Amino acid sequence: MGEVKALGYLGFHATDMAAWRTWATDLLGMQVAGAPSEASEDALFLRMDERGWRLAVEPAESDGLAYTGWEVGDPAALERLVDDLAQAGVKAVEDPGLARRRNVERLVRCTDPDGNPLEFFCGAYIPEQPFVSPLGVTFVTGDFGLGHILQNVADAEAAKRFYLDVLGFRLSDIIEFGPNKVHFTRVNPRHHSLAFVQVDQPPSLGHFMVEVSDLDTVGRALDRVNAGMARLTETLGKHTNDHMVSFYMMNPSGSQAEYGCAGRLVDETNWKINTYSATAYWGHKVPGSEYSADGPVSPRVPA
Ligand SMILES: Cc1ccc(O)c(O)c1CC[C@@H]1C(=O)CC[C@]2(C)C(=O)CC[C@@H]12
Ligand SMILES: [Fe+2]
Repeated sequence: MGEVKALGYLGFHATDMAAWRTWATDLLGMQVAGAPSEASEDALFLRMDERGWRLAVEPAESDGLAYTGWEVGDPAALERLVDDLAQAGVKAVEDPGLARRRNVERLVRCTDPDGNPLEFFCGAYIPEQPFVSPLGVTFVTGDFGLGHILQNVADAEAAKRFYLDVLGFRLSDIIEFGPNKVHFTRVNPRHHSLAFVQVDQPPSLGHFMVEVSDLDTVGRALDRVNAGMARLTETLGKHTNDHMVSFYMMNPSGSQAEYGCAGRLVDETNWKINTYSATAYWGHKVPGSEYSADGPVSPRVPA
């Protein structure tokens, strides 16, 4: 248990590769990377830091999240993880060919309770060439991984059993708003690397989040969104639980992306699992709904 150390990489399927390239580089500030030598040549690889790549985008008939790469420390951890999964009745198989395509040393794959392809890996490749953002953006990655994802799941109890009980992800907190109950789980000091919420629709990626170094970088990206480079889906706001200041937009694969800064870290020694009743202290409104037609809205008071 507890072998997963970080959200290492994400793979997407895309019907519009050109849109992905422009959005990731000119809006987010990611750098187009050279593809791993054994990877398919029509895929797009994106860098956010010293890693050879953090996001991969492959042309496909339909849009969506293709795979999630969870990172472990070393081969022994990978083997312990395979045992943990086997004990829980989940078959995980080592795939050396896939490891070469992802440019990692070792890779094991399985699926989660919703059938989402998961890849557990160690030994990511770090090229000699430094990361150079085309926009001068610094992403907050390193030990905290590339960011986080929110998955819309079919069965929250099944997700809890798999991610908390089998994989050892730690619950950071819960947010209940309306009929929704969102679980936020971590694998390192980043407040969450995986959040999940049960929905009545087919399981899907809700959003992925990348964190940048400062508020000005978030604000400048928001200017580019407002200038038409993407569709804004939630206005700038600050989350109750992880204190991140962020906005949401559509990504070119049909789900959302959150772009934020200043998320707080979890200190394991005194963390307490809270349940929040609101997602934001301020902001994070659906664009156009910032102002109520019914007069003044009483502000939510932080607990
Ligand atoms: C509540 C919250 C805290 C920290 C986060 O990083 C985070 O993404 C969220 C989620 C916010 C919110 C949600 O919970 C349900 C689905 C929502 C409304 C969206 O469609 C975008 C933002 C999502
Ligand atoms: Fe988020």
